[in-house]
Amino acid sequence: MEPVRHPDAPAPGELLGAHYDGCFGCGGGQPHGLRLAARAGEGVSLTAEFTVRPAHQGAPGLAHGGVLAAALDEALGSLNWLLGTIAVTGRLETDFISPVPVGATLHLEAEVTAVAGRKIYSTATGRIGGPDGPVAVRAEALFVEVKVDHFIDHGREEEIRAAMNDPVQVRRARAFEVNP
Ligand SMILES: CCCCCCCCCCCCCC(=O)SCCNC(=O)CCNC(=O)[C@H](O)C(C)(C)COP(=O)(O)OP(=O)(O)OC[C@H]1O[C@@H](n2cnc3c(N)ncnc32)[C@H](O)[C@@H]1OP(=O)(O)O
Repeated sequence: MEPVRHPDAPAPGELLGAHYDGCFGCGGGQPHGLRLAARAGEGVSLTAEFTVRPAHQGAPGLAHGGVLAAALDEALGSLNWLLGTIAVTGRLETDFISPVPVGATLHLEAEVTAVAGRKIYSTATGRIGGPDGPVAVRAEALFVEVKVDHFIDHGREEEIRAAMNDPVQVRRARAFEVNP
């Protein structure tokens, strides 16, 4: 099925903000985190940027592949804001096309291509040298829709309790749900 943009989704051009301050991909509370900033696009798409810092190296002066996969995963996961759904990565297939140096900004574009029941299919590319630069990485993903209980049941109690006692976090979690 064609993906449907949620009526309350942020308008094209709007920043999505972090879904959790402690998130390695988008939170401000992780010193070495990616701090990926995603902006809503048209339909169920978005753009995002991530600048590679020295803490993200694999080989000297180059981004670690797992970090690049994490950036793609975060951009793809952020699409769920636009669907009004909570979903987790079930499958992530990544192509590493060219090395990404420290200091480079990865310009990401992600979009949902199809939705089938709880399954959300999406694709993303990361370009370097500018938003129209060559594609350095790309990914195809399957996200699976879950209830908030997924996190409550599986997360460590300490962090779950803190998140549930934080009204900002509870509001962010609800923002994902079509029927909170
Ligand atoms: C207040 C508290 C805070 C709350 C914060 C909220 C906001 C936070 C947002 C945070 C976001 C953070 C994001 C992150 O950090 S995501 C972090 C990384 N991901 C995970 O931790 C997910 C771990 N995996 C699972 O939990 C389960 O396996 C899931 C939930 C994914 C599925 O297990 P479940 O038992 O539920 O479902 P099912 O097994 O019946 O599968 C359903 C369908 O999917 C198909 N399928 C599944 N896997 C694959 C695969 N690999 N390839 C191909 N297909 C696959 C499957 O065949 C089936 O298809 P069909 O038979 O129906 O056709």
